Amino acid sequence: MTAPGVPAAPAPGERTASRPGPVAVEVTGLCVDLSGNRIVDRVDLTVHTGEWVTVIGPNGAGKSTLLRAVGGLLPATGGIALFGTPATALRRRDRARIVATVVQMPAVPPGMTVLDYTLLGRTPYIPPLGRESAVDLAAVRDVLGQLDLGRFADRQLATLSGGERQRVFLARALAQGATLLLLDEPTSALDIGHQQEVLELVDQLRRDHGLTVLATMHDLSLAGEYADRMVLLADGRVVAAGPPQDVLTEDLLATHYRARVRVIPGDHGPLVVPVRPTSPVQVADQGDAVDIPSRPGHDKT
Ligand SMILES: Nc1ncnc2c1ncn2[C@@H]1O[C@H](COP(=O)(O)OP(=O)(O)OP(=O)(O)O)[C@@H](O)[C@H]1O
Repeated sequence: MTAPGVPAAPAPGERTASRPGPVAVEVTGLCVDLSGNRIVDRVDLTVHTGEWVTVIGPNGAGKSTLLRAVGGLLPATGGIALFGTPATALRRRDRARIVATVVQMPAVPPGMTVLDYTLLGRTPYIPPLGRESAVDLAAVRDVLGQLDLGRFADRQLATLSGGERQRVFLARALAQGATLLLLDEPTSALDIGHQQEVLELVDQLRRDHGLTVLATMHDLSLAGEYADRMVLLADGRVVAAGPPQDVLTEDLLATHYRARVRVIPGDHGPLVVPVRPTSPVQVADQGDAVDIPSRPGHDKT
């Protein structure tokens, strides 16, 4: 799965931050304007080969837009280089062999089975007007098996549950055999067991095949457990970046999410625990602040 010229990933448990590999993604001064609004604002971001970087930030911060721009799905200004080559210089087919993007809500072609949808990931390897080969089919069946989806191969994608479908979207990306995986909220619809399974699988691919991962995630504890580094985005700008313990701090999360949390040390990264306020919360209501009193019998003060 490793592309030519891309060195092997670090050994299991080894954190890349201390000994970074060659640069996989170099984003410089990236701006994205949508409908006349600046959504991503002069973002600089470097991801090294074999590294896992997760972008976090409150709703509307610009995480998905940033990821889509890096994946070539949105026009942007500034620089994006993938494995040392400016993204604009890559032909579409070559880019598809390097980068696989899982967006939040991919379009699902009507009537398509899980097998056929996942086979779309093999498109960069199938000659124009050609058919998939036995190798393509084997790659797809392998990925479906790894994601516990083998029994769904002949089912119509539209009939799957939200979580099953989300795993199929990931399967298509993994079947692509790309070196760089861009994952926008890859576990948002998954139960806690499948969240762990999927993230462990991606991490294993990172370790064994040198996969580079750039993800967005809202579950901050999970994000901190898997990322080598994190980037906190707010209003389209990078407001903090570094190892999880530097980004997942109570102060930063209070400032940028307006969240009240406790951050406690975990085995693989900080764990972020929401803490219910003990006094009435102030909620902005069309410019006016209103007090929400505690429910009778639930007054913690
Ligand atoms: N096509 C568009 N035209 C105008 N504004 C857009 C467009 N697409 C996205 N936006 C706006 O850009 C901002 C950033 O959106 P984006 O989806 O990147 O945020 P996000 O950080 O991924 O949010 P979330 O956590 O809610 O998924 C939002 O305010 C959104 O409404």
